[in-house]
Amino acid sequence: MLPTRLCIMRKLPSVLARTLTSGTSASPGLPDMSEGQSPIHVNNVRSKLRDIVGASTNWRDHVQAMQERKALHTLLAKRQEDLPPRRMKDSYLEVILPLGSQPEIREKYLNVHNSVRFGRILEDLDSLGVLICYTHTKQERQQRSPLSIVTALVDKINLCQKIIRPDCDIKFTGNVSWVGKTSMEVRMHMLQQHDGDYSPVLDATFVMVARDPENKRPAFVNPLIPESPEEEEIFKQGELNKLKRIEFSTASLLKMAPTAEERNIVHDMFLNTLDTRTVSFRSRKLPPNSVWMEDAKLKGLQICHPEERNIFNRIFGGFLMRKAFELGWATACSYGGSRPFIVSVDDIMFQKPVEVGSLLLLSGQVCYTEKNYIQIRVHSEVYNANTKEHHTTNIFHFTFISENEVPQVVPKTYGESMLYLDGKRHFTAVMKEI
Ligand SMILES: CCCCCCCCCCCCCCCCCC(=O)SCCNC(=O)CCNC(=O)[C@H](O)C(C)(C)COP(=O)(O)OP(=O)(O)OC[C@H]1O[C@@H](n2cnc3c(N)ncnc32)[C@H](O)[C@@H]1OP(=O)(O)O
Repeated sequence: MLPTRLCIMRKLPSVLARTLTSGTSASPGLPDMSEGQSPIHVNNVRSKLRDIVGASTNWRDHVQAMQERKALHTLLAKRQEDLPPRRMKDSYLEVILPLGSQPEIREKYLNVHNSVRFGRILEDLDSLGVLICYTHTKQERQQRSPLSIVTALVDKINLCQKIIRPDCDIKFTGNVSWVGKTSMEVRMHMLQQHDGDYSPVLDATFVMVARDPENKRPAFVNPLIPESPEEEEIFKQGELNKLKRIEFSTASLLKMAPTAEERNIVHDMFLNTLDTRTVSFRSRKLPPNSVWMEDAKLKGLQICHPEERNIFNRIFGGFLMRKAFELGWATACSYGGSRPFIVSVDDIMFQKPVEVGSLLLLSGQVCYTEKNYIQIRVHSEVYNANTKEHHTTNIFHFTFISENEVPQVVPKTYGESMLYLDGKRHFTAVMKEI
């Protein structure tokens, strides 16, 4: 039996939990939109973004549009202190996805199980995160923003509903919660209406980075001033998140040997796969109810057409997430043999932009399993057919829960063992949060 709620509510600060369940404003201390502006329709988020940066609506005009953006260089601040500070409520936005009240928009969001496609939600979150950052950095007298704001990281998305209904209105809320010199942390919440009340579906934390008009160098963003003890706490958490990320990446298995405890896990698994009839390191035998890691993957290819570009004429981050999520879901589905449900997304790093026209190779791998849980890693890289070079652009981590208990995934090589341990680390971090 699956838990109906995989929720993080008990871990939320009480004030946030209160606002989330109240069905009104979702960010602590921030105004209810009903006091002032009305929520933005989801379809207007992207058009607003296009207007803010002056993006071309036709691919044939994209070079000229980029050329025009070059002139905005003069509007960039030389120092962060030259920019006026902002409050959390200055960037607070609410967006409505009216799946209930406007059934005509359901089709795009619908999956075959008659629930909402999570990949579409990832796209909406990405666009909203960027719009929130443009709201934070908005200068009254500037018609166009000189900043190119890109997604650097999806720190985490934790879900508390297993199923997102396709026939009830959805509300997204969010604001900038922490600011560095050129980077901004954005916290977003998604709620769905049931019987007149909004209840929480997920919480998301993204990090966006501001770049110059040509998206070549970092650019300063407005400082953020917390206004209450609650906001101080949120800001401090943003600072802690940054430190935690540095710590996690310093201890990466690509840089450091596994811990003693992890080495024991790997060795025990190795011993468990030795064939007891032959005294040899080479003859390996799959234990019962297990699958070799090399047999637990799926691959995909995406040609990156202009249609999938973002406002900076690179491939839209939300599209990359949707594609990676769907491959991850398919990998979990074929592995577990039943419908998997997403529990958490964490630590998606956007290492390099993906150019329009790229061949994008995606590789989904089951890297860790525990009871009904399947931890998936999707690696994406672009392949340059002329130079024959491969470059990693993203690594995605997804945690799924399956309807039934799944077989144990077993590494055979040292490289696979490191993937296994990395998956276990991600899984453990996710379980601590939910
Ligand atoms: C019909 C009409 C059509 C018209 C257009 C149609 C479009 C419609 C559809 C789309 C519409 C909506 C689009 C909205 C835009 C969405 C956004 C994207 O897609 S974006 C696409 C997807 N995204 C991409 O493509 C991005 C690809 N990645 C990159 O370009 C780079 O890795 C980078 C810029 C993110 C960082 O470059 P790097 O040289 O390493 O940077 P530096 O060392 O200089 O540090 C600068 C700051 O960044 C921080 N920081 C850095 N990394 C991280 C991290 N992992 N974690 C946290 N923080 C990080 C670092 O701490 C520092 O902060 P601070 O101390 O100053 O505060």
